[in-house]
Amino acid sequence: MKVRLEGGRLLDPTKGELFEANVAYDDVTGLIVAVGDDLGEADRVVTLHGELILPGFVDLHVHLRDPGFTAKETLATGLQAAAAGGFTQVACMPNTNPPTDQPAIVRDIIQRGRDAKKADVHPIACITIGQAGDELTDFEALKAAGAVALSDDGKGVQHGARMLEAMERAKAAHLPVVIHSEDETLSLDGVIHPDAAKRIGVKGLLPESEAAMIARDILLAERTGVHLHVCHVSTEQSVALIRWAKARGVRITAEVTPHHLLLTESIITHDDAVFKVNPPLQGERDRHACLEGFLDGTLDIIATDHAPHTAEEKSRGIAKAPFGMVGIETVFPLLYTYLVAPGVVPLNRLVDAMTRRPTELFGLPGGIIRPGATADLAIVSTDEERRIDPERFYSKGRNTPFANWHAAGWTVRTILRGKQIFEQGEERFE
Ligand SMILES: NC(=O)N[C@@H](CC(=O)O)C(=O)O
Ligand SMILES: [Zn+2]
Ligand SMILES: [Zn+2]
Repeated sequence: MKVRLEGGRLLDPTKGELFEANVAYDDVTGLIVAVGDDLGEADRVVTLHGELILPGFVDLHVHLRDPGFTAKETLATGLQAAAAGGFTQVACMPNTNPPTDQPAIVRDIIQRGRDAKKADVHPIACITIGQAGDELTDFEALKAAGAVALSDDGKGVQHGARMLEAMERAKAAHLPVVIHSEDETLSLDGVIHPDAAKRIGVKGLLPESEAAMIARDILLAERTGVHLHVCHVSTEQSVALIRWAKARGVRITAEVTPHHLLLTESIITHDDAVFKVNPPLQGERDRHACLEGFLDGTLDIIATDHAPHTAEEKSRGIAKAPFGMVGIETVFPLLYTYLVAPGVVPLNRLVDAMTRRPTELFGLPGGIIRPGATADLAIVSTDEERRIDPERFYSKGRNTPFANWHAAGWTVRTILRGKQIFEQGEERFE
């Protein structure tokens, strides 16, 4: 069946301008058939009222907690939350239970992800068995099972020679190495930025622990030629190192999260673990450097690091609660409202960093609207401003620091390969 979207607005990715145009796609082939004014016959017409028709969003860093931690999230609830946020493709981290260190686990996630009929899921497999930082997993077999990258996210590989060996093998297997950069001999058991830690009376986490590890891995990536992708960059020094590595021609890419672009440690005025995340919220100089790095492309993409936890876990206080914030349902509205609308970030930079650029990094489908491309679309309303209410999340996780913030830019409909996978107001999975 041929479907035509009428009355929406498209974004010219190079000029950055919005223009009115119709989009026709085929829900059988799953492809876009035409873009323009007069698109001929359609079996079904969907009338829009000036909403943005964007490529479906792509998040290379989410935690779906399944298998093993399904009180926090399941594949079904996480992928529904993703679709609700306008996402059509997500890559999920392997810190599950068991961790994603075997091909069978990769295949199981892909299969059950498909069964949810929401966003597509692409597993990232462990670098080391059990994420224990020691014995390497079987990269070739994990890739054959469908893994798109390798990471020990949550910890990182502390042993330098082990990481070197991992990069050599990952290069041979044509898989990106995705790093959670934290030198644990520096971060120790710190929990938040040292300035905030002093106010609250908990242990500080040394911000330098991030850049220290990034520096090591840049050097190893230069030696091996592997594609190194740096997770959740949060400090000024990290941005500077990545900029330097890019100038040297090292094959390095990086991501920044919405919370590190919008928040600093100064928001932590009382002991509430909703603000506890790894890497921590940093200082204003760091936030500003991340923003600059995002604008000049040093930080290639936006990733949410969606990290759901239960209310009980997050009620234990900053010292004891687990690190992590949810983000997949609010990332576009927040960045649109607080960075694009005030003119800090151009709309096409934000959209590119959430669509085309991430598909390019991991070789995923989608990311572009043109005839012949996959019909992966997010239809976004920029008119309706709404208060962020965690109780309305599709995710099981309610742990957002942005509760009660007001934002516009909500996804009203998400389309994956020509099939609708989300419509505003739909019922939530359990
Ligand atoms: N970011 C976090 O604070 N937490 C993540 C782990 C991680 O991304 O390092 C989690 O799995 O909860
Ligand atoms: Zn991490
Ligand atoms: Zn993570």
